[in-house]
Amino acid sequence: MISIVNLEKNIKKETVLKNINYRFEAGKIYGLFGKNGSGKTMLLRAISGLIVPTKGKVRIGDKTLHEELSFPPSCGLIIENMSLLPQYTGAENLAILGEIKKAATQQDIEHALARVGLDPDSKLKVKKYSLGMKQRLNIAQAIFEKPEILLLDEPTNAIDDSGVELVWQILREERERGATVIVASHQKEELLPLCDVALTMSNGEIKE
Ligand SMILES: Nc1ncnc2c1ncn2[C@@H]1O[C@H](COP(=O)(O)OP(=O)(O)OP(=O)(O)O)[C@@H](O)[C@H]1O
Repeated sequence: MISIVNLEKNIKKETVLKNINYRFEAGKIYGLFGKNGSGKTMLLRAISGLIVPTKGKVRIGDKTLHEELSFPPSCGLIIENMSLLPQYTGAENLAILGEIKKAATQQDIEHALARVGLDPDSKLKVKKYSLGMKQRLNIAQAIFEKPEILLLDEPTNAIDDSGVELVWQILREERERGATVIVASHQKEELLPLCDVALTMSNGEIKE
């Protein structure tokens, strides 16, 4: 479970997250909607430990980020400007990332690639991937270690219609597995039917 308590983030003179109090539960899909600049990415960054709050805290289970934990211990993430290793294949990218935690097997890697519609045996290096293929690989890297928390910022960016269906299916499966799934998206109409909870952000504030 993720608890956000009186969270505020100021960058320079701007308040980008404002007095956020919310609890995210396991086994649910949370849709995060709102205009450009409303704070969706910032909230995902705060939960992932990538920014330090100006006030308040984020608790992952019974531990507080930046006090007892630097990052959520079991968290898959897609956030803008992610980097993949261009000189390696998709499967090699996952294998290299997987070395850090050693939580995933070769079978987990192949399964994650297949789930996003990439060929696990492909010898194509990521530098030759299209934008949509890179995004599919980003999704595969977020899910391959079966994280308890999944934070996805615009996961369907650059993905074609058949791929988008795969993404929605993956969200359902991850929820079924018991993950807490938080998805920021502008595809509100398509995502809304999948969501257990729809949250709207406006000027750094959150509303259910
Ligand atoms: N690196 C940064 N430095 C300063 N301000 C930033 C930075 N990144 C974001 N902001 C500001 O934080 C606020 C929230 O931005 P955020 O990226 O969270 O919006 P968003 O809801 O994800 O928007 P989008 O729909 O465009 O992805 C905006 O006012 C933005 O200008």
